[in-house]
Amino acid sequence: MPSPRRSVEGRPLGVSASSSSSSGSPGSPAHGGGGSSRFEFQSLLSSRATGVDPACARLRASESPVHRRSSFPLAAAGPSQAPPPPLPEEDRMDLNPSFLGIALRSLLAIDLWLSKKLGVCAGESSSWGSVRPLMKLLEISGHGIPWLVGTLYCLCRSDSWAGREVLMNLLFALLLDLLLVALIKGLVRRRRPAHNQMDMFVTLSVDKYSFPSGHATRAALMSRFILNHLVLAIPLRVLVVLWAFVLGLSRVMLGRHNVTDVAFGFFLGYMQYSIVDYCWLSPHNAPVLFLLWSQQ
Ligand SMILES: CC(C)=CCC/C(C)=C/COP(=O)(O)O
Repeated sequence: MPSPRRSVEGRPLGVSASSSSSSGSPGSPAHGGGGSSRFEFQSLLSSRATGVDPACARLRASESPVHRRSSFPLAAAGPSQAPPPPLPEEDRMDLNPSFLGIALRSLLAIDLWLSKKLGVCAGESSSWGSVRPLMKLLEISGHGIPWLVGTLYCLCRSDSWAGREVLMNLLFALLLDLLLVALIKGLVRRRRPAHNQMDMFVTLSVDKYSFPSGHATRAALMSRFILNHLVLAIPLRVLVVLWAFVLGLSRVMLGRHNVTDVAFGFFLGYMQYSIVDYCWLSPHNAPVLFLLWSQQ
């Protein structure tokens, strides 16, 4: 007989508790595995009838929402009144999915469904496969390398202190973005969508992960930076915003990302600009940096 703890931890409680019942095999969809309170009630009764270890039944009952309200006579009449040992958090979530848990799972399901639907350029044979080369061009426009190389080049050519200051901060923004995105990708480790073809231009090792989209963070960060530091005519300002939006959308259309990767990427990029603006480097607060650069 499996130990009570193992039988509870090893799989969703509803499945383990009813393995002695006759309605379907353990783990079958018929068992649900969802751990509803009605199911718990039945499983406790059947454990009594079939002589399942009472300690095991107590453990299950202790997790029942009915038992927690102290109104379940069978659980109260167990051989020992000692409080059962606490169960791992993940089991409790299985039995009592919180509103937040349900909302998150629903959001995730919608995200996956929508991302798959929007991934119309994911392959050459996809419905919008002919637009794929254009999307890949957009991809390069938001890649880190052209932005870094361009900024360094302009920094070398700049002959004014004001220009150097803006470019130095642009460089700081790009590096901060690379660092934060790599850090979050490495922590979250969300796989790219299954329909993605990994044929991207120069990637880092963390780029096998998709959350958040580095292109989306860069799009939001760069467009905010440009709009705040370059004097541009209105049509050009609209174009910058449009570029950022289409770049984000193209990530999902190419099948590189799910919608939430891009949405969070936009949010993160927006916030990154606020950090850059807050820590704005100038000859006053970072004289060493500017002196070093002027000696190049
Ligand atoms: C190699 C350098 C300097 C940057 C990598 C840029 C890159 C490939 C980011 C991944 O973007 P997504 O997360 O949007 O796919």
